[in-house]
Amino acid sequence: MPISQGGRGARRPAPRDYPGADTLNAQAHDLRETMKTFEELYAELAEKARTRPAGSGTVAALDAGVHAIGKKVVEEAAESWMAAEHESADRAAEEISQLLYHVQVLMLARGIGLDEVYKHL
Ligand SMILES: N=c1c2ncn([C@@H]3O[C@H](COP(=O)(O)OP(=O)(O)OP(=O)(O)O)[C@@H](O)[C@H]3O)c2ncn1[C@@H]1O[C@H](COP(=O)(O)O)[C@@H](O)[C@H]1O
Repeated sequence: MPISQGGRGARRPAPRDYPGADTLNAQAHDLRETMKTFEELYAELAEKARTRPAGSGTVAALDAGVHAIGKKVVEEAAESWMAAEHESADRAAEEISQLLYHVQVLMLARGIGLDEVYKHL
């Protein structure tokens, strides 16, 4: 039976009922294990800023300062725009994730907490 068979009463495939299902289920599991929320990323970056581990790109960016971080925000914003207009949704999502990262670094550089941003939303 084809995987997608539209119409009322069509049988939905069981989660494991198609070729490659085991691989996809394993990948989804791995993604859930490594994925983080906006809040979790901020907490991680704040901890990096506090402990300054060697090799951290975040520490290097914070040391470079607000001006350099701001340029990265603008760069990633432009890349997000271009990807959204000319590339796949997945590529756009990747660029947007980088934009969010650099926005958080900018927040940390200025000592701005999540709540201070959220209160304006
Ligand atoms: N989510 C991110 C993240 N998104 C983007 N970036 C940085 O932003 C850059 C954006 O990529 P580009 O495609 O613009 O690459 P690029 O222009 O060649 O990058 P640069 O030359 O400017 O470094 C990446 O190379 C990373 O340096 C990130 N760096 C770190 N994180 C996460 O932040 C956490 C802390 O990271 P560290 O501080 O490095 O330990 C970890 O969970 C990381 O996964």
